Amino acid sequence: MAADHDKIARIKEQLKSYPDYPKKGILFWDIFPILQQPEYFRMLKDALVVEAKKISPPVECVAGLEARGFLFGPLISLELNVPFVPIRKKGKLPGNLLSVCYSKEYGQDVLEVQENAIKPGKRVLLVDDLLATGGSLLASYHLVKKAGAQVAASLVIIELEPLKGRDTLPTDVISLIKL
Ligand SMILES: O=P(O)(O)OC[C@H]1O[C@H](OP(=O)(O)OP(=O)(O)O)[C@H](O)[C@@H]1O
Ligand SMILES: Nc1ncnc2[nH]cnc12
Repeated sequence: MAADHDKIARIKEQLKSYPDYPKKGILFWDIFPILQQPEYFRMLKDALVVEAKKISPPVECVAGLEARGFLFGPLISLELNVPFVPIRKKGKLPGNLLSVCYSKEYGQDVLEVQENAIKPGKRVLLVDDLLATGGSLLASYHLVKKAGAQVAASLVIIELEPLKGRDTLPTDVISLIKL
């Protein structure tokens, strides 16, 4: 247990923060320094997979949020041996789509998923890099519900606790690093 906390603390030390990006007043947390160091990237992937495997009943599908949820969602889905489904910003996916509008920490957008990608009744794990206001994960929750499936949990690397995104979400939230 202590080893896990130790590893998370070491991963946390790799994050870099940028004041006033992308807008004045936002402190932006950059996860890419972790990915630039394979030792830490692997440690982080393993920590996410451990959390995903603890979820009971088991996860049957992983849905990753564009863009940074695409870095980890597919890795987790392979380890769980379940399908990966992308949730994308408006206008990026072909075919019939389900759509939801939402607000996030620094703007508004639309998220979409392909109509038949998430099978009705399945237990879906939502994956993203960071939870701020919760707008992106809440919109994704509604997409999963529109598909007739259920959200097993939301899994993020970083949770910005003062923004209380967790309180807006009707799902369990698992976060590795609380800032
Ligand atoms: O909890 P929220 O307030 O919704 O904010 C969190 C979201 O914001 C960031 O993505 P962003 O929409 O900036 O997109 P990007 O990953 O494409 O840069 C982040 O990766 C989350 O998806
Ligand atoms: N402060 C932040 N840093 C990085 N990504 C974010 N997405 C929303 N808020 C963010």
